[in-house]
Amino acid sequence: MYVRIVTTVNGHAHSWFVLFQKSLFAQIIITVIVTCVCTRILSSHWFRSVKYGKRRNVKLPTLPYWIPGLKHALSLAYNSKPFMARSNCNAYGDGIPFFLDGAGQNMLIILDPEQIQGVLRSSTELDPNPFIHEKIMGALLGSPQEAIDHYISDQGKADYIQITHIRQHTTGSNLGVLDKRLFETLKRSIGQTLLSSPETERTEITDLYAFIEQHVTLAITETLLGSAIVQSYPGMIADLWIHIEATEIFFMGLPRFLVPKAYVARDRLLSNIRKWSLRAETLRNQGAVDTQWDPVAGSALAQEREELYSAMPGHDEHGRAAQALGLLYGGTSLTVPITFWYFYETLRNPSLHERVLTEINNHVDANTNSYNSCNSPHAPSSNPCTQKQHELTAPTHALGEKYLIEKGTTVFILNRYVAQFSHAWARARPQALARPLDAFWAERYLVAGGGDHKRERFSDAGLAGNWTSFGGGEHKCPGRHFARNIGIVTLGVLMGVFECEVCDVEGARELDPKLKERAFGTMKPSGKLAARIRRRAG
Ligand code: HEM
Repeated sequence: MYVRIVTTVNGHAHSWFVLFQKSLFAQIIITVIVTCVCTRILSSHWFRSVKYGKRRNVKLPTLPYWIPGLKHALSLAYNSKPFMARSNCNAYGDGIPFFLDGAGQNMLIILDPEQIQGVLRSSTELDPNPFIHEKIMGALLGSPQEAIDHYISDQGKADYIQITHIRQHTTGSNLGVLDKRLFETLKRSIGQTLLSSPETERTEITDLYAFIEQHVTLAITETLLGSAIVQSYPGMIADLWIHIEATEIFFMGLPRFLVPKAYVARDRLLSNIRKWSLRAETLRNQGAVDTQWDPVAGSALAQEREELYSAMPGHDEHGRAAQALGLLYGGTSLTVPITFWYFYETLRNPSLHERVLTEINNHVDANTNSYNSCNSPHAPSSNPCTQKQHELTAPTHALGEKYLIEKGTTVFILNRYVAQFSHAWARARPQALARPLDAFWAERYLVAGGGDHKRERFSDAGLAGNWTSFGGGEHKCPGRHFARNIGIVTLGVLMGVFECEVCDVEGARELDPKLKERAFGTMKPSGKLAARIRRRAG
């Protein structure tokens, strides 16, 4: 019996060996498997030896990988957000910085708020401009090389000019003009979807996130670039979101054949924006535009921005289109999901809902049936509860005591993980931990106010490194006031003009996204969130 078994085993082994010898295919498969397993073992060993080693000034480790050469490229191309979260931040995200390598394109991920503070403080040594020019202008927005070269040779002046210009147009009375246009557009666009329903009858919304994404993105796009481009290019909003969701894929420089959908969507966006830019230029030259807001040429911000870029070297319609896409990307990519959560969290918290509704009703202008300017010191936006946190991706060049970073390294700060390092929050602002960091709590950022009335006020003092949503330094988000008002205007429309309710508030909690399943990218409910909406009576 024993002999027979051995013979059988030997027989199998022999026939496998013969098959291996004869079949080239089998040889290739086995070689590939052996190579991948060895690569994984060696890369894991190197990762751990750096992580647990006592040596200082060591090079940062690359996360273990299976495929030599390509390293993390395939995982990033096909599964980047869960891959980053599952394999990287959750498994290795204990504060150790690490490299991801997509076929030679490296990105360094840092998670520790103390290291982040160091990065944000050293803006001269850790220059964000190379990243902005090469990765954002070039890789993400598809700017022509001549435009990038101009930014580089201009040594920060072009950056300064465009940031200052956006800031001018998104503060003070200019911001009021944008708010008003946004309010009207949102009201019209949501109103159109309810046309078939009788007045005050509820309309079913099958997916509240998609509903808000569509209407708010459209309203921001029309407010910034005018209504004509959206009408002539109906797929614009969908293409914009394909492009936004592929952000890290563009940053990694993955080739077109690996991610054709993202490149095709960006091609369509750029080609339509180029047509828009040329058409608007012709009208401007003829003096045939409304300079405050024009259906074809868009907002004063967009019109002046086009003029400003036309005078800059490297900015023909190709260069300008990439810049306009940048404005649109900046204006929507974070604002829209944050606005959704801002609204949704208010909707499902009865006491907050009531307080916000009271604020909104206190600011109705009975004559125009709209709301007083968000810039009014008494307007809803000055209510400290209407401030909220979100997400950052930032660039730098160096870091830390133990690790040595070579010049030219691109550093990424994954705001979502950074914001969850509770021990760092405990040091900076212990009272902010009265509720868990992954729970929405409108009052988290409130501190005791000064003055006679002692009204509580919003403050992010001492939170640098923990709460980095609008970035910092000279590149700090220039559109942040507009961003805040987009949230407030949306609340004003969805709660003041219309009345919206989630069909099953408790059941809907099942759809809350698992924060740890996606390292970055848009945070959405994990399924369709059914809701109802109707116009408010009177
Ligand atoms: C809640 C929404 C928003 C968030 C969380 C946000 C966040 C950020 C962050 C983190 C940066 C990088 C800052 C840095 O490098 O230090 C940034 C840059 C920028 N943001 Fe925003 N932003 C928002 C809305 C907006 C809006 C509505 C606009 C458009 C009007 C806008 C326009 C820009 C632009 C143009 C830049 C690039 C500035 C530069 O050239 O360096 N953002 N934003």
